[in-house]
Amino acid sequence: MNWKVFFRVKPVCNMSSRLKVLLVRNNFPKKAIDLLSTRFDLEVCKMSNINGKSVTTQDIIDCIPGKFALFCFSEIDVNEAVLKAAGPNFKVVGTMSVGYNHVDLTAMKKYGVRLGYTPGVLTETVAELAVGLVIATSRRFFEANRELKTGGWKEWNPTWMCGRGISNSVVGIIGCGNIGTSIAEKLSKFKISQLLYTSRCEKPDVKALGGRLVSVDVLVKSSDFIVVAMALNEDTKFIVNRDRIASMKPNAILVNVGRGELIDQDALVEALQEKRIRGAGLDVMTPEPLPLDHPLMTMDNVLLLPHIGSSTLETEDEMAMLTAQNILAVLDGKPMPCEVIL
Ligand SMILES: O=C(O)C(=O)CO
Repeated sequence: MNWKVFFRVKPVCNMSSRLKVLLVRNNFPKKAIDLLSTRFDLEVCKMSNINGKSVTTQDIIDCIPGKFALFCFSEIDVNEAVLKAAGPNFKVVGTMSVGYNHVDLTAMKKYGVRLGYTPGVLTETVAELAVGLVIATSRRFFEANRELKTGGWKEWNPTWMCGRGISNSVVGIIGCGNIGTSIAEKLSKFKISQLLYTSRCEKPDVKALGGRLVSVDVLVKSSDFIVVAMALNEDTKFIVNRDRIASMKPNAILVNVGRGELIDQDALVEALQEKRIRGAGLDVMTPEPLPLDHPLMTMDNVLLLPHIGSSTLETEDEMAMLTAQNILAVLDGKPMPCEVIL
């Protein structure tokens, strides 16, 4: 626990007339908390289950009445019940994330609550992780590391721990927003044979790299590396569905840095178990955290990371600052630096 941050946050019983912000954790980066506390009283949401992974929706409902803002992140479900409990003083949700699929946009609109988010500042960090997953999965870093540490490394062997290179391969990026474009830029430096991407419209930056805009069906069928980097919404849920997984090349590697629900995970598990595709590198999955007895946990051809796409100290600081600035902008009646227009 970050006690410095914890003690700076004012207690619930503070009687000042300043507006209040509810924080869903007690260890958001210090600079952002300092900035917010110049203008607000801050309260950390109480957790009913201290062994739980995070605050629950009920914890938020219990603590949110009378607050002006909620400072949260992508695991926190901001639904109609939360907005209803908040009451008329509640004006803004600041999510420390680029994704906002955890927020009920219809209810936000109904209650007149604005939504700030943090695009841009995490683009490079998530793109770097995606490239890392591509390399680590295809070259079997984690399997090889485990073998080394458990005595499996007996001698150099020409066929042992062979992976697959990226050069001369077809790379497909599903979703070419900022993050997808940055992944395309990075992977295009690997002397690949083709760069394919999907997007609502042609992306000049990706076209300039030699990228070809194709349908999702064509991309999944043709790519050796498929990287999913899109936002989750009603239109994109299960975009990598059972049929599309079935159409992938036997040597395909699927990487996901978007959201778990973009992929039909049960169909992916089957394809991996039956070795119908080569492997998967997942920073996001369903559910999160993944239960320890989930079949994905035991597969050698799967590399799992605990949703750390944006997890560098610099990026988390910037995301927290931007979240604080979004909330402050609403207090000052100004446009937010990054607002989701509802
Ligand atoms: O910002 C987000 O939406 C994330 O998931 C960070 O990895």
